[in-house]
Amino acid sequence: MSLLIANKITKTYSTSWWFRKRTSEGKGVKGVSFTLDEGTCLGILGESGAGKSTLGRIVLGLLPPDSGTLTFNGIDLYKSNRNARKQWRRDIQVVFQDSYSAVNPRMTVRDIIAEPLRNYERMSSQEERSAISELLELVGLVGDDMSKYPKQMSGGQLQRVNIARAIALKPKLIVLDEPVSSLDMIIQKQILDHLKHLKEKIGTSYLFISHDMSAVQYFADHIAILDQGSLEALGGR
Ligand SMILES: Nc1ncnc2c1ncn2[C@@H]1O[C@H](COP(=O)(O)OP(=O)(O)OP(=O)(O)O)[C@@H](O)[C@H]1O
Repeated sequence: MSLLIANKITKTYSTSWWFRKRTSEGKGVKGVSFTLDEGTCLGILGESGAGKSTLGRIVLGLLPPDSGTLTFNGIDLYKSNRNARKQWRRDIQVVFQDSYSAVNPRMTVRDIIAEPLRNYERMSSQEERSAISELLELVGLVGDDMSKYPKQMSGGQLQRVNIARAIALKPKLIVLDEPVSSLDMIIQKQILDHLKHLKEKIGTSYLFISHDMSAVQYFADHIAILDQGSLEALGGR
């Protein structure tokens, strides 16, 4: 079943040049269409400036497109009501490239992972503790890591914390925006293997955005190439 359908999505940026009083159009994305099925991973491959982050932000609800529709679970997201938007924020989570800037350095691992749980669930302190312990184990860390601060962790460990936070609410879809690009090769593979395992275990779908052909080929079920804002399917495996 289709989980996410993008239909002819276009977003252009206008840049005002104050002194010349002139407006030029930035690239963004042009007429992008794709379908992402439940339980699968669609890899979006593109060079720097191709429009990958623009597309990711549109899917996350952070950037309304100029035209086109984005349908998630049968609902036209940018035309939906407040309740549907709240559910959208819960059902679609994100993991960004830079694990350190994605977290508050003054928060412990427990507080980082607990944030979405505290926003959306009512849990006692004991329930929260055991939920976080379970999440840490799911991503290959241990319960004792919950008292650590980001600076006490490696980039790979902290990216696992970000993944634990992203899966805490069992989202239907996770946008992975260059999630392993800043990690070394061995850690990249470990993290991708963990994400694959989570896909099987909790049935999450992924939109995997990357410039790295080998990572996308290794991880994604279907691949599309984003080139200067236009998307073309490459096929699947
Ligand atoms: N806020 C903005 N204002 C004007 N132009 C923008 C803005 N954000 C992005 N762009 C332009 O839109 C195009 C796509 O940018 P985007 O960040 O989506 O690309 P990307 O594929 O994610 O690149 P990278 O991999 O380098 O992050 C680029 O030409 C960029 O300069």
